[in-house]
Amino acid sequence: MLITRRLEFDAGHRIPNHDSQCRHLHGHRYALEITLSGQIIDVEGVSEQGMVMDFSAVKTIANEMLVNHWDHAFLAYRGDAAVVAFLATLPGHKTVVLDVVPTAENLAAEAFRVLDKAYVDTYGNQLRLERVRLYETPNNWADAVR
Ligand SMILES: Nc1nc2c(c(=O)[nH]1)N=C([C@H](O)[C@H](O)COP(=O)(O)OP(=O)(O)OP(=O)(O)O)CN2
Ligand SMILES: [Zn+2]
Repeated sequence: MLITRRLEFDAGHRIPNHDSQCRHLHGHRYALEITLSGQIIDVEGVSEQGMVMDFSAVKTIANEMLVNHWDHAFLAYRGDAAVVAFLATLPGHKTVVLDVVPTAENLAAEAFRVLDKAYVDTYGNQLRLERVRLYETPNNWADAVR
């Protein structure tokens, strides 16, 4: 069985070497779809009976591990020295410095890497992360899969 939880967040980025307007500082309303696989929990009387994982627990973990860190942050490539240096001059600015260019593909891969450690099987139902889909715009997305 597969279940998917969608979350949305806002973040800034730029793709410094891209041959288009994407090289300018700008932002997106990103959407993250987290797909988990597992057996349906059949433990009589527990809160999660009939579920693979409680959707609210999927959200809580995603927020704690990832979304709260990226929401309203500027996602900057470590190699984008001018932007990293500039943002460091803004007191208290929320900047996430990444080792990769913040494309949809790289953000999806990073989200998968972070979240894969976070979803653990507590009911013996083989719970595991299967896919992270990261929408940069409603028309453009990337899938990181196992
Ligand atoms: N494979 C990828 N291609 C592009 C990425 C990416 O992450 N992976 N990112 C960008 C830019 O970040 C850009 O912001 C994308 O948004 P937008 O300019 O709105 O994209 P489109 O022009 O394709 O959107 P429309 O739906 O046509 O308005 C560029 N490419
Ligand atoms: Zn963009």
